[in-house]
Amino acid sequence: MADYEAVDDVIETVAAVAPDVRAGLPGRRLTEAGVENPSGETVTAADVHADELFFEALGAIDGVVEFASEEREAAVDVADGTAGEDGLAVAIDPLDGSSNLASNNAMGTIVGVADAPLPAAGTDLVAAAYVLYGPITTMTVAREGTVTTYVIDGGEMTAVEEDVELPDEPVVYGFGGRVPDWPDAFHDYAREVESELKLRYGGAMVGDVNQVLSYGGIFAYPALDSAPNGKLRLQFEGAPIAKIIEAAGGASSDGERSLLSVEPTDLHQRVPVHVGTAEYVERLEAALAD
Ligand SMILES: O=P(O)(O)OC[C@H]1O[C@](O)(COP(=O)(O)O)[C@@H](O)[C@@H]1O
Ligand SMILES: [Mg+2]
Ligand SMILES: [Mg+2]
Repeated sequence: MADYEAVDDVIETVAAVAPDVRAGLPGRRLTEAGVENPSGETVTAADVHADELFFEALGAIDGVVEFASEEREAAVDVADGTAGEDGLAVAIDPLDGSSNLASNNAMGTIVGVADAPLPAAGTDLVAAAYVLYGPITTMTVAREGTVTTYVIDGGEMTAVEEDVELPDEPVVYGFGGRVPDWPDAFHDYAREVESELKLRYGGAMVGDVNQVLSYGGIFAYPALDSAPNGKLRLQFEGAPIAKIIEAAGGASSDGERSLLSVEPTDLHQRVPVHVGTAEYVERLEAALAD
């Protein structure tokens, strides 16, 4: 049996490491690491530094047996045993939106904790969290069906909002990808949404999703004509964020089904991501089905 008390250790460890990630950003601001990650993207020195900090800290937790990161080709066995039977698996996007470092805009960290080997289904997530490195550092955690937001100060977590729910009256939307690359059905849906909601797009999923969680609305990085699975990764971005948004009363979709129901086939598989107020996600699925 997995040790579910280790879930608390994972969350507390992410909070403890987040200030070190943040402190490491200024010196790595404009430095590329000179390598590509498994998704074929340019890696910054800040991505590598964050990955190393989280690997060392999370991999050392008793009860964590498997660690995977957007920046590593394969999952690493950090202890003997099988995730789900002997311990937990942790999947992490160490620095989300790292291209925002050059322009000094928001970035985040995304973590999923699964009681199954990786790649795991969203339904195998026992907890998910994201850190937002904004003007202040916050962490939003979904656990046991509820969402809590904490302020992180000196590595300590202080709850500032419990039972976080998406507001009833949606206000904002943010859609990634170039407009000419959007499939026609998504394009038509976007035209409707932009007549109803305000555009908020910052180029870091965590920042954009946190606006949707704060104000209500929808975030999407949809399927593109040039990339039918979109840009974002199921293990490191789509599923953990879906877990949080669904626990906050919202919905998620790959265009047809909840992101938590997407079959995991590959550690770095990409998936179209749509998350937010349930009504907008339902309308999106209807629009894509037409
Ligand atoms: O630059 P684009 O195409 O708008 O893409 C932005 C998206 O890419 C990402 O930056 C990808 O995440 P990483 O920075 O972790 O690779 C998301 O945070 C964001 O939603
Ligand atoms: Mg990311
Ligand atoms: Mg990243």
